[in-house]
Amino acid sequence: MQGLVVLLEANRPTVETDDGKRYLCYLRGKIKRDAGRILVGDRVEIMPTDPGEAIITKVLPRSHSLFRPPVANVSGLFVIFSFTEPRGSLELLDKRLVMAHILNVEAEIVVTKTDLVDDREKLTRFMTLYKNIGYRVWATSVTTGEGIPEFLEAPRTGIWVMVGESGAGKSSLAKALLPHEELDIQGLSRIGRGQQTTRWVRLLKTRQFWLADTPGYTALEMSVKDPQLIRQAFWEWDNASCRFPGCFHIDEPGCDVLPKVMQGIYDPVRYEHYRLILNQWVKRY
Ligand SMILES: Nc1nc2c(ncn2[C@@H]2O[C@H](COP(=O)(O)OP(=O)(O)OP(=O)(O)O)[C@@H](O)[C@H]2O)c(=O)[nH]1
Ligand SMILES: [Zn+2]
Repeated sequence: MQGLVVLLEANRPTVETDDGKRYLCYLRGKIKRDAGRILVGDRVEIMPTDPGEAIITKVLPRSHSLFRPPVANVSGLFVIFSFTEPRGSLELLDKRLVMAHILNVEAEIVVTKTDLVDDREKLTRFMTLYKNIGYRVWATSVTTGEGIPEFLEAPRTGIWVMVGESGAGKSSLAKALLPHEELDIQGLSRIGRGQQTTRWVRLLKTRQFWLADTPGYTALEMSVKDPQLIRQAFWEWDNASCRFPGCFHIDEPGCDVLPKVMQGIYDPVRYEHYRLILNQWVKRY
């Protein structure tokens, strides 16, 4: 029987089988000893023992695991962005998008708190910029309900992880997406902050996808060996006719990107973040 690890508590995984039944599981000796043995998001084979209990006999090969928060088989990241109150950082937004590209998972941008936005035109310009690059961008508010049904019903499958700055509205959005779930445990993990933060991950099911609930995790900053990955993450410049195919658009002769940034054809802020990310994440730039 196969299933999905939806919760990992004190090293005892809860597995949900494809018919929706849940089993509290034990790990078999060998799996238990292997490091990184099991993650929320793993597909596993189980052998039921007692009612509601089972032994995990095998962990199926995984793809696209995140280290922090630890989640296996991730399909994509929801990058949660507060356009106002507080104004989110565009630099961190671009970093998270680049990170998704490097991890080879999808990314969608979810703007929160649209009820607080005065300048809708500015918001539209922002959304258009990222939509034109090819991202799905959602405008949502948990106060008015704007955008929530559209966001929930959009076709997507698999396991999705919310990332975003503190105060961006992640837990509020999760509550709005899953009004029937008990999400209060999150409050407990917050109280613990500063002392010993409780960190755990669980998967919550919406009609279309699994949402990873990851309180206590504030990720970021990565080191990347291959700067090409960062260049490729800015695929909006792929059509530029630079003289050299592997052009990094810094000071190469015949670069077509830099002049277009100067002319405002390419977004100068995105370009600035590209340079910054190269500098910070790849040591030799
Ligand atoms: N007006 C308005 N306020 C919102 C909305 N969504 C969230 N907020 C408020 O924004 C603040 C931060 O929201 P949270 O959901 O706690 O943000 P978070 O990203 O989970 O924050 P961390 O737990 O620190 O990572 C709270 O005071 C929320 O009430 C919204 O759609 N409209
Ligand atoms: Zn170039």
